[in-house]
Amino acid sequence: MHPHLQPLSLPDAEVYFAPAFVPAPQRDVYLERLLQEVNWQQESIKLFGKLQPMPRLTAWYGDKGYTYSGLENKPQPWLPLLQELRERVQEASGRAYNSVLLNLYRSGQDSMGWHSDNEPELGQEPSIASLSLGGERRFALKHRSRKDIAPVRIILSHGSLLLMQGPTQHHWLHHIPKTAKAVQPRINLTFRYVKG
Ligand SMILES: O=C(O)CCC(=O)C(=O)O
Ligand SMILES: [Fe+2]
Repeated sequence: MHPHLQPLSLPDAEVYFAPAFVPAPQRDVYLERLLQEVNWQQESIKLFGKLQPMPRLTAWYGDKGYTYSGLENKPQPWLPLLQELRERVQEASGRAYNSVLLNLYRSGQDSMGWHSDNEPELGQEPSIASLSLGGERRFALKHRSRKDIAPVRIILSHGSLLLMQGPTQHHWLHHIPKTAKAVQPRINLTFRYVKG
């Protein structure tokens, strides 16, 4: 494991965080290139029976199809830049990933609701490596059943890597809340291994 990946002490979870995994100025180059090169899409989700635009743009690259938020995702073939990032992240975690979901939070009004990444295609104890570039956003984790454990907040800084594995998805939910602060656009890449 990468020496900068520090374990967080959370019960029923295995979470590591490296606030400056991709150093300056390289992280700025990655951010600009991803904004340009990724085929960003505005997808919709069904909320209370109504189709609504997702509060962020998304893109899905990888080797295999996968259902996410009830949507059938057809992956696009890897871009060289995404391959490069995948290799860096795999080297750090010691795990293999065959897919990446990208999220673009255009402003503080873009967000992601409480969820866990527990789709059956990800297997029992998935390793999910989450790379953040651009504007800093708050990320929170909350335990599904233990109300005595306070939610945990992490500032996902530009160039940071968050690794969630072991029983984390089973016991904890996570989200990215909206913020009223003026924030720069943020890109998040979550590398996953989809079984097929
Ligand atoms: O933007 C983030 O940091 C969270 C992304 C996430 O949880 C997901 O894509 O499943
Ligand atoms: Fe997630």
